Amino acid sequence: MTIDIGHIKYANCTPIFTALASHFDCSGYRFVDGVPADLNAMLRSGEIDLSPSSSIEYATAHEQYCLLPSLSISSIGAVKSVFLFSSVPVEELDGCPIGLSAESDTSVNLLKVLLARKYGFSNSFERTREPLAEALKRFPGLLLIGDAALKGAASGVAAYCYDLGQLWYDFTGLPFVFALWIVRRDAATAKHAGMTMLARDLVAAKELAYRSYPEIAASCQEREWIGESDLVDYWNTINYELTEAHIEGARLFFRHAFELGLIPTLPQIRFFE
Ligand SMILES: C=C(O[C@@H]1C=C(C(=O)O)C=C[C@H]1O)C(=O)O
Repeated sequence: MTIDIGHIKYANCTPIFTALASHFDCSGYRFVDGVPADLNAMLRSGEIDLSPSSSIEYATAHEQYCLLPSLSISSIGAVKSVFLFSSVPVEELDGCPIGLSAESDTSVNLLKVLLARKYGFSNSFERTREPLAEALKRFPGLLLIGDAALKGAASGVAAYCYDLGQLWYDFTGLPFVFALWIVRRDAATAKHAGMTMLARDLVAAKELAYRSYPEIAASCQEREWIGESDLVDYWNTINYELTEAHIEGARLFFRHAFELGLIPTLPQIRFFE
């Protein structure tokens, strides 16, 4: 039985997917490329069985999902690929319209939590697909994630860049979990043996990836626009673990999101077993 796996087409997912494909039997998998917001929708509708997906997607529809243990896309401090770009200092953004990446679900809610709770601001928000320079003509602040955020930070187009992983850490002292490996419960039951093997292989792939960042960087496509040493530096900055501290950070984010009316209920954290 084929397992349909979402694949976020960002540099942050390259190490684990490369290690999985090069060391483990993937003949039973179909990989579906997409940006997080699209993969979240495919996961919700059952088009795919599991995916590294926005942590807020888990919280929003947790009755349908469980989580693979020991895996996430997180930060403990800076993340380097989730930025609020702005034309003015963040302290001057109260009341301003803020542009939001159409690709993200977690980070848009993280920004809402930070602006409301860390700064005490009241903002309006609008999704946009405009590139950074154009968007900043309409919005004094713009959130980008993934490769677009890495490129935006390197471009120097924005007067100010705020790393949301760092803002969260300064606010809470906790890790921030951007993505979790979310499994549909119906697929976990129907494809249990394959899912058990995949859960084990992904953790092993993560450990293998940690030991081979320079080799993975030397042969991946992203090196053409970011460069090998910056890629290795990025992968060493992002955190792929899921410890008790990560879960505490995720629970705190979900609590803020719930209190602000961004998610309907407070989710239970339930793992695949
Ligand atoms: C750190 C990142 O984490 C991501 C952010 C996500 C979101 O905001 O919904 C979802 C998946 C991750 O790819 C990033 O993309 O830069």
